[in-house]
Amino acid sequence: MSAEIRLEDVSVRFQIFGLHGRSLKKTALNLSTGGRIGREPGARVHIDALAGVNLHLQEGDRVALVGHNGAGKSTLLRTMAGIYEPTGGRVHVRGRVSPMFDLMVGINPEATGRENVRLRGLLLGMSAAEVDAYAGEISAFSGLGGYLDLPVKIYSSGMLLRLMFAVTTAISPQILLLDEWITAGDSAFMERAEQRVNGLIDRSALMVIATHNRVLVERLCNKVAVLEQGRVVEFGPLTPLLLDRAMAA
Ligand SMILES: Nc1ncnc2c1ncn2[C@@H]1O[C@H](COP(=O)(O)OP(=O)(O)OP(=O)(O)O)[C@@H](O)[C@H]1O
Repeated sequence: MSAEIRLEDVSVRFQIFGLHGRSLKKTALNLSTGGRIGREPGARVHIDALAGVNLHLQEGDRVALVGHNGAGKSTLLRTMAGIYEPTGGRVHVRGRVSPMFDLMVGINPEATGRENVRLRGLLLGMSAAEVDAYAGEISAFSGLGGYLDLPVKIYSSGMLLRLMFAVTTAISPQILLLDEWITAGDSAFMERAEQRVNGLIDRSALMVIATHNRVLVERLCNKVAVLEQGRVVEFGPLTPLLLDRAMAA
């Protein structure tokens, strides 16, 4: 089964609650970056984070989502992952989606490192047998030793990040959705982490990454989608010219 993502006229509108006062509303309505902010007469203020996105991604595509802060990159990733339900249009996905963001969501602080690894593995679509098969390797990569049998509430934030990174990158994804977090972290860890992310991308059939980093786009991607105020304004194979335009936009 080949991997595919098709978005047809997809819109995501957030209703804004608690924006009281005339001047605040007026300010919001006049912002020129981010999703378009609007209001129906007599109704609440809303933000169109995505507005009529059409995009067809296929097996072999390594797509960079680029655009200003607030252009809609994260919203698009979350919509592809099924985390957000579009308020308009249709999303068709063929293949198992592995979203690699919100690493820290869903952690059980009372459970041990090992138990959290198992939980996250299952959440990412691994079978119980797969989790068991990878458990040793994940533990070794995390470098946490005896801590793995202690509740994660006593971990430092760096320790927890390592553990979640280790399990999240152990899978063999069909459709891999990445946020720029993969470039965060301390440098010694990132060197080892980078190899692991490269392996993960190589094993995937289709990859989408939201990023502001030109070097990353050149290294990892073969296509670019440029977002502006919730719309895809350009999409095509990566060329120096397209990348120049995308980064200047
Ligand atoms: N949960 C939410 N509720 C209300 N508005 C939201 C929500 N999430 C995003 N938005 C708005 O939707 C628009 C798109 O946001 P999104 O996070 O997708 O942008 P982005 O391109 O990923 O930005 P960045 O590069 O800064 O991460 C922005 O105007 C943002 O304010």
